[in-house]
Amino acid sequence: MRMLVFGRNGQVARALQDIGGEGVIALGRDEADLMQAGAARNAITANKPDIIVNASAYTAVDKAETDEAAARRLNMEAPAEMAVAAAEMGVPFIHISTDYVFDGTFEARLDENAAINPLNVYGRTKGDGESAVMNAHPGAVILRTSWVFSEYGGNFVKTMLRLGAERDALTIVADQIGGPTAAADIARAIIAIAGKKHRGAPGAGLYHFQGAPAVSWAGFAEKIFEIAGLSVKVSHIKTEDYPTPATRPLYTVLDCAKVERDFGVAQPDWRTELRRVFAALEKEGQAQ
Ligand SMILES: NC(=O)C1=CN([C@@H]2O[C@H](COP(=O)(O)OP(=O)(O)OC[C@H]3O[C@@H](n4cnc5c(N)ncnc54)[C@H](OP(=O)(O)O)[C@@H]3O)[C@@H](O)[C@H]2O)C=CC1
Ligand SMILES: Cc1cn([C@H]2C[C@H](O)[C@@H](COP(=O)(O)OP(=O)(O)O[C@H]3O[C@@H](C)C(=O)[C@@H](O)[C@H]3O)O2)c(=O)[nH]c1=O
Repeated sequence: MRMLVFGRNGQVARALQDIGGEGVIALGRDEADLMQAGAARNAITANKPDIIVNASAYTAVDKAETDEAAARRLNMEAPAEMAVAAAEMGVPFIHISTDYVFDGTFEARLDENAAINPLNVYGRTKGDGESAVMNAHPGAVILRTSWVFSEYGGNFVKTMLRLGAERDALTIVADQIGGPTAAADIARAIIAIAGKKHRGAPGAGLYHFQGAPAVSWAGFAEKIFEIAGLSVKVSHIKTEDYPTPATRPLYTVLDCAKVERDFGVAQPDWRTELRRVFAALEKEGQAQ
């Protein structure tokens, strides 16, 4: 199975290359600059894949507030172009979306039928991307995930390890509750779904996939410091005491039953991968 992956250097794309092996053909912006209309389509036509995975995105949540055109291009227009090309070729398409499509005001697990209401440009462009992909390719799978971490790129775990090595106390928001999700777990989920779609499995549409147990950013930071053996005091603060350009949702705990039912993909415990990611960073001398 030839799996064409967009976003080569990103967290999920790198995990897909690590876990997926030879069948994964990953393209970076040097091979397909997704800011350019037609680049995605040309890459798909040239590579003749059996399945297409979009792991590229505009993920700088605060920067997106003042860079909406680029966020829209990467999070909506480029995925729509991929979906059109995939549908024309009759090839399955797997796209990744985010918990930030929700407003976080509903304090119960969110299933795939929950209404979206993004609070920021990133979430809005990702939500528009979901609709555009589904309209262009009704057989597509859209995996909504959250709080992605890995040994690669920039993420909350790496930020905490850097700050924790510099300071002995940090203030972290404790009223935003969600689910950290390891890029490696997302990659395994995508590979499992891809195999089934390639063999003609029927599942399509939105799917939630998030690590358990649910936790606040402050609770996540405490676990990171515990695993790293760093003694850092984490002061729990409210969102209003940590002003950021983009508003973030307060409660985005996702109900992940559908992806298990349709594709046999179980919800992972993020703490297992967090230990592995820390060990990998330590080995590279990047842990502190
Ligand atoms: N990070 C997170 O916490 C979460 C992410 N998601 C979603 O998961 C998916 C994967 O995220 P993640 O792996 O963290 O993303 P990253 O930010 O790690 O990677 C995104 C990739 O998109 C690529 N990209 C950006 N601009 C272009 C361009 N013009 N042409 C080609 N490629 C480009 C980047 O390339 P380059 O390396 O060259 O900049 C990068 O490799 C995305 O859909 C994201 O929205 C969902 C929930 C949480
Ligand atoms: C660094 C830092 C952050 N925070 C807060 C700010 C914010 O509310 C929260 C997380 O901050 P970050 O900016 O690292 O995370 P953020 O970029 O908001 O992460 C999001 O990225 C996109 C791509 C997604 O799709 C989401 O699922 C989510 O993972 O932690 C503190 O309270 N104290 C700190 O010292």
